[in-house]
Amino acid sequence: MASSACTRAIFPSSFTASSSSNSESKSKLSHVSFINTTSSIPICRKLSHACSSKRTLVVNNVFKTVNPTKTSGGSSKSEDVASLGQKPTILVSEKLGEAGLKVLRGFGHVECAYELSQEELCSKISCCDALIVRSGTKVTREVFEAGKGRLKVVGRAGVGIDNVDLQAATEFGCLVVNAPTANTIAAAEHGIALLAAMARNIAQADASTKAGKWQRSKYVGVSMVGKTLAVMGFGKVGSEVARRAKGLGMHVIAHDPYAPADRARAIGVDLVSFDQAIATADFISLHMPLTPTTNKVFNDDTFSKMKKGVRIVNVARGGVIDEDALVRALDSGIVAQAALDVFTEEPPSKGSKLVQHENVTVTPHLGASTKEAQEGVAIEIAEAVLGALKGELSATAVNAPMVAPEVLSELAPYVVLAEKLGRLAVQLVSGGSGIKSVKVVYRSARGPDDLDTRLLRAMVTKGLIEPISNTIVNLVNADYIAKQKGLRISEERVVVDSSPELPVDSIQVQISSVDSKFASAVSEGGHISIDGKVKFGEPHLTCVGSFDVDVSLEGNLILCRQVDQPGMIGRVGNILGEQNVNVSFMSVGRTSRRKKAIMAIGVDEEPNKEALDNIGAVPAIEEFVFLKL
Ligand SMILES: NC(=O)c1ccc[n+]([C@@H]2O[C@H](COP(=O)([O-])OP(=O)(O)OC[C@H]3O[C@@H](n4cnc5c(N)ncnc54)[C@H](O)[C@@H]3O)[C@@H](O)[C@H]2O)c1
Ligand SMILES: O=C(O)[C@H](O)COP(=O)(O)O
Repeated sequence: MASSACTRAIFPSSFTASSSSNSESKSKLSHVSFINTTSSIPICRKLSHACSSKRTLVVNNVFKTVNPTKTSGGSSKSEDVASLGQKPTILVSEKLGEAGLKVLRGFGHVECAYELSQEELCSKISCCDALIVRSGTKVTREVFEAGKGRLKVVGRAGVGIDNVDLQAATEFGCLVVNAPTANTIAAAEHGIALLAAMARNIAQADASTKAGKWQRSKYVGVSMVGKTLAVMGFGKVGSEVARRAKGLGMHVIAHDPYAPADRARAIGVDLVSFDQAIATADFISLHMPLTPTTNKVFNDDTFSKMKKGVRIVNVARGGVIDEDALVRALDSGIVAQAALDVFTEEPPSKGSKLVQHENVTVTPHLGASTKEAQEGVAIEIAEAVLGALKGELSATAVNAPMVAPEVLSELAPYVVLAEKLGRLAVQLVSGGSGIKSVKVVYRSARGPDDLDTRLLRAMVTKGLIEPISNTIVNLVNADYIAKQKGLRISEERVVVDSSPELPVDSIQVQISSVDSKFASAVSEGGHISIDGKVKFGEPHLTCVGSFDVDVSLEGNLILCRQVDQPGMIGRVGNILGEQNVNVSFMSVGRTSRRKKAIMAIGVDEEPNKEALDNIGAVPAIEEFVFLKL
């Protein structure tokens, strides 16, 4: 079959099993390994009602429930001081629903203290075992430093965790949990409210009427019935918005490269490409997460492709829109109106042109702010925080897997391999295909009892999901997240005749029943299929579809399929060289002499459009794809 050649070897800077002294290695390891098992309670820097020199009772790092306090409504003062020594202290720094407070008070001492300065928060946190926040509290590295040794869990009463320094939390062994589902309906309803308010100029007309005017002809609106709404991001909130818009008689289309088509069909929504969505929509509603891919995805270029007079709603994250470009699009009339709940900077600056624009309706990040959602979120987060304080695994943990150190150290290089294979495989899926079923095949000389694959499976899941979502995946939440996303991950172990010293010989990731943007990645069995191995402690890609390759998984990767003929390596190498793109690895695999071949090229830099166009223009190249690792 295929031959393979590795022309040049450069080792990536990722960690190896024995590289724990390397600081970068440590930070990568921290994604998968941390939970603070120390039970020491520091001497508090500042004494408060919640903080005495007495040691809080901790048994195996979990709290015993001792005489649960009777609940008393919404107090910001200390409660049950007599039993403080026996109970964890939970600081709530933003308004939380009463039902959640009640749950918390049944277990610990609860202090509600709002609008704390950073110094006040740092001072208080040294005496707290848990902190509960919404989006307004910045939980920075300094906060974790101040809480070191005592702060065990941070609960985010909502979805977005961008205000919590997760890396610092992990480094300090502090669990972070969130409440991802309880505000979905509230956000969807707010989206619909903004859509209707915008179409009928409700906010502007209200202000004008209150100012004593009677401007009936100025505030003639537009109808929604029969109009096309493009839902960008067909996840929890997006699909609920779509359902409601259908009820208003709108024609709903959606763009979400990773949403299953059957889920969309069930609601009567067509999944379309990004360009098709923005070019045909009368209204566009944004529901995708803020990721490197979606950052400022609505910009001068994409606005220019929209139907003139389009109306845009954003209840997702401000950062998905280039706000200056939106002002230009509003001024030129490409965008007739916008309704925004979220902003790149919150609160936005006082003189913000966008906020002040007469065709813009704004709300101060109110998507999750209904009584019902806040009660739901409060209960969801209270239960997650209490579970964490009791030492239970949390389904909504975002940063805290638990793996025995010796298992972790042995699996460390395979962890990197598993994540990179997941990350590569998902990028090979063509937009519009919904991923439902993934199989991970481990080839190993060890018997099933000697190989714990939970961590590897979790890392494949992390690689598959993180590039397409703002969800953070780890050992604790991987299966939960996969299930939530309708992704079935099955595993198969194949016993091979290799060294039992090594836990794994190779890992294969297969994605079934989807189209690929690189047809050669589809194996004879009809799945997107890639294999990898750890070589010299580093992850390598060893097979793509039916082609053998051998390329170190570092930096970025270009896969090309071409007719096997002389000069191809040089031609592509020259194109990249002309654009100052450094090739770190190159490997060629082929079916047979002078037939089809695959070239896998590792590149340090991201090639620009011109370089990619030039590669595509080489006549012998039949297809190619650029992948970020
Ligand atoms: N305004 C508020 O108060 C409020 C409340 C809740 C949620 N939110 C925000 O709303 C957004 C959606 O939340 P959710 O709970 O529905 O999340 P979700 O993870 O359920 O859905 C997000 C969807 O976006 C899709 N997606 C990823 N990349 C995409 C891309 N490039 N183009 C199109 N779609 C893409 C994902 O496949 C997923 O289906 C998030 O940004 C969240 O932070 C805001
Ligand atoms: O991420 C979220 O859940 C929403 O943006 C709501 O944020 P909030 O809790 O600050 O209202």
